[in-house]
This record gives sequence, C-alpha cells and structure tokens, in this order.
Amino acid sequence: MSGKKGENEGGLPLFETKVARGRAAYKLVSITILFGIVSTWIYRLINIPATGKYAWIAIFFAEFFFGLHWILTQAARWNVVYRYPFKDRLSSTRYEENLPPVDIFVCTADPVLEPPSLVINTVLSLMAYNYPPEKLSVYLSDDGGSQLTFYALLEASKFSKYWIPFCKKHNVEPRSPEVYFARSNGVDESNIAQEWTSIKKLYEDMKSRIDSAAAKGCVSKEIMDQHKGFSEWNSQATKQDHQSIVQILIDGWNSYAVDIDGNRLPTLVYLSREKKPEFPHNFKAGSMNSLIRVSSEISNAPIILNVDCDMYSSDPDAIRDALCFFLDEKQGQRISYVQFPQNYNNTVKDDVYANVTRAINQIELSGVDGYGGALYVGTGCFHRRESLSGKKYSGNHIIESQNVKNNINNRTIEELEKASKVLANCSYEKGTLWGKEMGLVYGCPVEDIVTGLTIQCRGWMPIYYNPSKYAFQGVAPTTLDISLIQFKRWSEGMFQIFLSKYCPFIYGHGKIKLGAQMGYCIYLLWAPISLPALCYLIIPPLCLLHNVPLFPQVSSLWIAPFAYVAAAKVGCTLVEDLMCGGTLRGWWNLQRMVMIRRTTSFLFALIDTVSRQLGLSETAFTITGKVVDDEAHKRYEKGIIEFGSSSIMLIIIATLALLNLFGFAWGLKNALFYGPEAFEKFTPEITICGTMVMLNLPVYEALFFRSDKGSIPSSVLFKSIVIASIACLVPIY
Ligand SMILES: O=c1ccn([C@@H]2O[C@H](COP(=O)(O)OP(=O)(O)O[C@H]3O[C@H](CO)[C@@H](O)[C@H](O)[C@H]3O)[C@@H](O)[C@H]2O)c(=O)[nH]1
Ligand SMILES: [Mn+2]
Repeated sequence: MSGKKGENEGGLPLFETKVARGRAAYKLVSITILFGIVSTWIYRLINIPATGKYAWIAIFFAEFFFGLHWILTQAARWNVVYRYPFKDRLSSTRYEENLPPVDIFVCTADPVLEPPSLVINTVLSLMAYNYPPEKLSVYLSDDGGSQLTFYALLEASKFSKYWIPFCKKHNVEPRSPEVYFARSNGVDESNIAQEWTSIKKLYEDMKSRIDSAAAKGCVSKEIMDQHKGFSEWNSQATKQDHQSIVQILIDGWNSYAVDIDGNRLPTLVYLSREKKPEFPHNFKAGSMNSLIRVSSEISNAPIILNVDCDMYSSDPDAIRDALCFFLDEKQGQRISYVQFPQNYNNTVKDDVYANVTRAINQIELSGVDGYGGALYVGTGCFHRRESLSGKKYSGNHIIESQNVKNNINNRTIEELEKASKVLANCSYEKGTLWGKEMGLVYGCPVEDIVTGLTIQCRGWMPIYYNPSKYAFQGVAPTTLDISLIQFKRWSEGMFQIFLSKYCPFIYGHGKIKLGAQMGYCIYLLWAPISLPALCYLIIPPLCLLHNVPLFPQVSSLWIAPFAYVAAAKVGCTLVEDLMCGGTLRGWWNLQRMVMIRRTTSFLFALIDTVSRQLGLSETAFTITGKVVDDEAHKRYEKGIIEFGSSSIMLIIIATLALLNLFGFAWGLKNALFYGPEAFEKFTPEITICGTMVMLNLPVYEALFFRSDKGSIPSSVLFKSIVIASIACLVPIY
C-alpha cells in the first residue's frame, strides 16, 4: 500500500506545479486587445450604413463571434501552469517494491487503415516499458475482429521474448522496433552489433510474414493450426458480426512466461468484443468499456494507460512519471488521470498540414489545466481505474499495489478467457449504466473530451503533463483529405457536446471553475466558427467588386482599433508559435490550415450536427487513415499539399481562393485607374483579400500549374470558376 504517511522520502512531494512566467505582460497586452475589440463593436453598431447594410451586419456578426471566441481563448492563457514530477524520488524509496500494477489498453479498428505491423510495433514498445513485467498487462482491443491482427499479435508475443531483453539490456530507444531500426544503423552500436543484426533479422522476418498475410488478406492454414485462438473465427465471422474473442497470449503471472534470458514477461491479451448488427457498438468508447471490464477480470490494475494503435511509447520511463502524480502523498488521491500531449513521429519541416499543435500543447492545455480542467484527449492518458469506471471522488483513494496473481484466483487461462468473454458481449451492457455514468460516455465521436469532463464534474482533479521528452508518438495525417476529415469528426463531436446536456457552462456549473468551462468551449465551438470565417472570406471581396466600403477610412481614427486588433491577434499567434519552437513558415502554414479547416471541416461539422439534432443523420466515426501511397508520401515530405480527390470540400477551397483573387485584382485595378483615393478607401478590404491570396498561393498552383495526382482536378477548377463568377455578380445590400 502506498501513499500512506511517511512512505515517501521524508514526505517530499512527488510532483510540483509552477506558474508560467511572463503572464503579467501577457495580461496587459490581452487587455489592450479586449479594449480594441469592444471599440470595433461600438463602431459597427453606431455606423450602420444605408448601402451595404446587410453586408455590414454580417461582418459585425463575424467580428462579434470572433471577439467572443477570442475571450474564451484567454481563459487558456491567463493561468498557465506546468507540472514537474520527481521520478527519482519515486524510485529511490520503498515505492519501488510497492509500484502498482498497470494495465495498458491499445485500440485498433481496421486492419487496412491500421496495418497489423503498425499495431504490434505500438504493442511491443509498451511491453518493453522499464517497469516490473509481472505488474504490466497489455490488452489489444481489435474492433476490426481481424485474424490478421490476431496473427500479428501472436507473432509479436514470440518476438517480444527477444525484443524486451534486448531493449532493457542495451537501453534501446525508442522501443518500437520499426522506428528503432529505421533510425539506428548498427554500425554506431558496435558493442551490440552482433545482437543488433540478429534481432533486426528476426524483426524483419516477422514483419514480412505479417505483411504478406495482410497483403493476401488471410492467414494460411498451417499458421492457423499452430494456435487454438484461430478457431474463434468461424466461417460466418465478419467485422460487424462475430462473437467475443478473448485470447491470453502471455500469462505474465505464470513464472513460466519468460523471455530468452529467463526474465518475466508482461501479460498480453487479445480482445475483440462481440459485434451484432442490431446493437450499436459505440466506436472507441464501446471498445474502451469492454477493455475496462475484461481487464478487471484478468489483471484489474488500479492504473490504466490507454493509447491508440499508432501511438508507440517513446519514453520507457513514462509510467514512472505518471505515477508520481497518482502516488503523491498530498494531492495524489484526488487525481483521476494524467494526460500527455499527442505528438507525432512523421511530421515534416514547416508542417504543411499544421499537425503539430504547438500553442495548444504548450500553452492552451496547460492553461486549462491551471483551472483544474485538463482535457482527456483519448490517447497517451493514464487513468485511475476507479475514476474511469464512474466512481465519484470521495476523499479516500489509496492506490494499492496488489498482486495480479491474487486477482486470477488460481483460475486457468481457459476459465479466465471464458469469464471475460461474457463481459465483452453486446447484451452485457443492457440495463446498466455503462456509457452513461460508468466508463466512457457513449453517443459522441469525441468520447474522450466528454468523458474527461464528466470525470472532472465528479470531483476529481486531472493533470496535463507535457514532458520535454516525448512519451508517445503517433502518426499524423499526411494528406489534406485525411486531415480535414479528422478535424470534421473532432469539431462535430465537440459542437455536439456544446449543444447537449454536457455543455460545460451548464453541466459544469458549480462543479468546475469558470476558467475550465471557458477553456473547454474554445474547442467545443470550433464548428460554428465556420460561419464568421466564411463571412470574412466572402464579404470583403464582394464589397471590393461592388465598391461598397466595409471599414472606416484610413484617415479616420476608427481604423486604429481594427488595425490594432488584427495585428495584435496575428502577432500573438506568431510570437506563441515561435516561442514554442515553431518556424515562420510553419506558422504561415498553420494560418492557411486554420482558414481551410474553418471553411470546410468546421462548416460540414456544423451542417451535420444540425441535421443530427433534427434527427436526419446519425453519429459516425470515420477512422483516420494511417498509410498513404508512395507518391503521395514523397509529396508530403517535400511539403507539397495533397489535394487529391474531387470532394466538395475542394470546391469550397478553390471557390474562396478564386473569389479573393478576383476581389484583390479588382481592388488593385481601381487603385491603378483612379489613383490613391480609391486605394485609400478600400485599404482594409484590399489588405484582407491580399492576405487571403497569399495564403492561397498553393491552391492556385494546384489549380493552374500542377499536374501530379495530388493537384486539384480540372472538374473542380471548372466548377469553382463558375461558382466564383456567379458570386461576383451577386449584388451587395
Ligand atoms: O470503432 C472504433 C473506431 C476507432 N477506434 C480506435 O480509436 C483510435 C482513434 O481513432 P483514429 O481514427 O486514429 O482517430 P484520431 O483522429 O487519430 O483520434 C483522436 O480523436 C479521437 C476522438 O475523435 C480519440 O478517440 C483518439 O484517441 C484521438 O487520438 C484508433 O486507435 C482506432 O483504432 C476503435 O477502437 N473503434
Ligand atoms: Mn489516430
């Protein structure tokens, strides 16, 4: 039992929280911006013109909404805190022998979008944590119900007997074999060269067996005869319709489960919960809840780590970092989860799709944490089993370091598997509180965010921890399509939360701090921000084309707040990005992606949320693709945007780009023909359109000059020219 008084060295805390520096200066800037925003609102309200009245009102609406949203983002900057765990204090005390067991959940859902060889690399990296193996259990949940994934895991269980001792003996990092072998070339590792070569060969042979099975789409008869597990797949089993499958591939509590050096191995379990077409399966939330129950039958560890199948562990000591929070004598008992940020191992210089959410990871999430509202983002998160299973915080939650062996109660593997299968059946949850008050919350494609919120509202304190050494690294989208679809799911799910009974301002009222409620809403309101963004991309070019001014004259004093707000907001994002280690080009790419996401992903999310509210459509979860073809990958590495297929999103992107080009050209023409007055009258509009044109340069390139597969198809070019031209003719009222 840990956490009892006097157990940690002289009662020294196991972690520390520090307030970020430089906040006073930031607050000052922030107040001046607020002042500017309010001034622009006042100007808009007292100067409504006769011609172009509706355009004026629309742009006021946009500025008003942007202003309110900006106020929300201040909640994430006002009270930024950083957490510092003391791993050495944990290891240097009696904690070491009292470390609690940890269950690790990995979710996968589709053997094509998430290749089995990718999945087992994640699993292997997690099995190789520097943590007592008899206290570690790794569960893979396969929503794809695929023999291929099962086969890959079986191969991994054998390979782990070589891989884990190799990693531990030589302190290998990272512990995903694929990433490790791709980075090290063996020569620099002369002291281990021989072992390195033989393990690499073992890995490559295994990978090619797995990949060739995957390419064939099935596992050969000889392999199937080697393990009883394959008999679980009868001839009718499909992804959407099959029985529960639980296979314990390594029973780590058994002293015979050892690696080639005779050291114990972690427990390894394959789970594919039952699927029946008539039962909603609730996507990842359903999978996680089955994992919670099945693991409670087998290892029942008090701490649960959950990761997506592409998120390998890149710090073998991360468990200990997380435990510092849970085991801290003073504050540990209240802590529900410890969330690490999402980092990626496939990002490129200047980050064309703005996958690296620098300011979010380094500032905003820490800012929301400052108000006790750390978000749960679905992967790279350590949970306390109690809080994840729905318990309220009640003041006394000591983490026990019980033995896995006690839990299995002398049952055989077969008995355990049989008992666990029942827990993964569709009918098991009927009439229970699972998905409502127990486990992850159902009905929302961002199960993570809504679940984190409910946990906080039950009195727990979550932690956001962003170490300088990445703890987990995943696969970021590498085409525009994939990225926009991911953002659509997120923004749709989050807006759904805002409109539901879980709206933080209502559900969280009196339970979590106002700062945390506001912090949540920064993200929950992504979808509706599409409307003001569209106003800003459509109205200024149209006003230019029709010679209707939309802003105060440059000679008027009223231009000052408009110019200041625009410049200061942009300046702040730039300073933040650079301070967080970004590049100027990276920041510029982020601005482009923000514009594109808002007018496509967020817009469609808004439309779909509204139609779902009206009962016209159902919640879906489109899985993020994790592999692309070689050509596309080369373009990704060169930083060339992959526009690809002719989706309706592309038409919007192209149309808006053309409209701003027309507006900008027209504005410049007038300035040339009619001299400086014409320019002066429309300076703000010309500046806005000009900026949009600059941001859209890669779009024009893909429309007019590129001919590779990633460029924009000519059908899209044709449609968008027609639409943009018609739009130019629309009169301004
Ligand atoms: O029916 C499903 C669908 C998905 N998944 C798994 O959920 C994870 C996340 O799915 P992915 O398609 O990779 O989505 P991302 O957009 O990358 O996921 C982010 O956003 C999700 C919420 O929308 C969170 O659940 C994730 O943890 C978070 O990484 C993957 O491991 C999937 O295998 C399932 O287990 N069952
Ligand atoms: Mn993912």
